[in-house]
Amino acid sequence: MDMTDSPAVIKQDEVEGLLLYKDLIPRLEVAMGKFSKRNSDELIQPVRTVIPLQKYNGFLGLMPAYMVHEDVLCTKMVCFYKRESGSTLPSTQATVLVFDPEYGNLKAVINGDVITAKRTAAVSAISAKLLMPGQSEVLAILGAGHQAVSHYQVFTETFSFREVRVWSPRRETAAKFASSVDGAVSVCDSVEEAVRGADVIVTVTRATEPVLLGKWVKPGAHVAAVGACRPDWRELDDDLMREAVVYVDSREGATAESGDIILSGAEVFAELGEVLNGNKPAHRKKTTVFKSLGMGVQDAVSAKLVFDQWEQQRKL
Ligand SMILES: NC(=O)C1=CN([C@@H]2O[C@H](COP(=O)(O)OP(=O)(O)OC[C@H]3O[C@@H](n4cnc5c(N)ncnc54)[C@H](O)[C@@H]3O)[C@@H](O)[C@H]2O)C=CC1
Ligand SMILES: O=C([O-])C1=[NH+]CCC1
Repeated sequence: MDMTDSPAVIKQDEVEGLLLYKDLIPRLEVAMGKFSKRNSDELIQPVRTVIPLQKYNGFLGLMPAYMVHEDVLCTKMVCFYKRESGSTLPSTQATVLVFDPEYGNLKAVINGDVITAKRTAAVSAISAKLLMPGQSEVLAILGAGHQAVSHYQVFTETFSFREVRVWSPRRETAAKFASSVDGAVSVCDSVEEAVRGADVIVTVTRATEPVLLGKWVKPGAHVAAVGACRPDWRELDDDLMREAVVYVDSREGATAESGDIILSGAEVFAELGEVLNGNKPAHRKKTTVFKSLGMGVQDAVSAKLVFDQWEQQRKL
């Protein structure tokens, strides 16, 4: 592409076809490992800048990242909102801008919604691969929106669960989710019913108060906690946060943004990247929480995959 060309515009349905979990997961593992080395000759990714949109109960997150050897420079811009439980408006909307790092020109504008859905779910699947108990049979998903769908897809593609359960504050939302996916899903009337005896619990809700209580969680279970991305928002209670071994994507991100970590006073044991690098153990036999906040480098990896394939297809 010439640097005077207009940027490519890559739409949601194109991203959907180009971003596959089998390609994404190994690349995310490498990127998170690199991130945890904190070597600015390899990767630069600050904690996201967040601007409150008070009037609309929302936030704009700016998430730049530069991967030096891969020569990927990009930033995601994501708006996310505190929505009423019954609202049908999306919780997040995102766009990814890809730049030529040598000249600074904009190469692509990529719809960020599929990237956000898939990379977040893929990272949760990586956490489960490392931390869930051996012989995990039951998966519980709390929340039934966009992230629930992508998490269902990657978790059922990557692992073999005997049973999948879903809960949402409105039963009809959970029922709609269950009938929209390929495969059997039990719709539960309460969080307790959904998570009792579950080996893996994914929390993908808009909750701002705890919905998952430690007393319901089976000892040794793994929780991938994806919602509650503000310092005063919660999905998990203090009991769970204090009893579990807590893993995060980025220590700085978690310390700045996670209400579950900040307000419970829980200690962060490790970043997933440290486990992937072999520098921290994966406590599979203990109850574990992976607190996900999302990182710019995860979007950078995804945007590169999408853009490289998009360019290849254009040359054919
Ligand atoms: N960690 C990360 O990297 C990312 C985190 N997120 C967060 O993940 C969460 C889910 O995102 P989406 O699936 O896109 O949202 P969504 O709006 O599509 O779905 C959210 C679901 O949460 C449930 N819900 C709604 N209000 C609730 C309440 N008060 N208590 C409990 N459950 C409630 C409903 O089942 C609803 O369908 C959001 O909190 C979002 O901010 C989103 C993107 C990336
Ligand atoms: O990483 C991400 O895109 C987000 N994290 C929380 C809301 C959106």
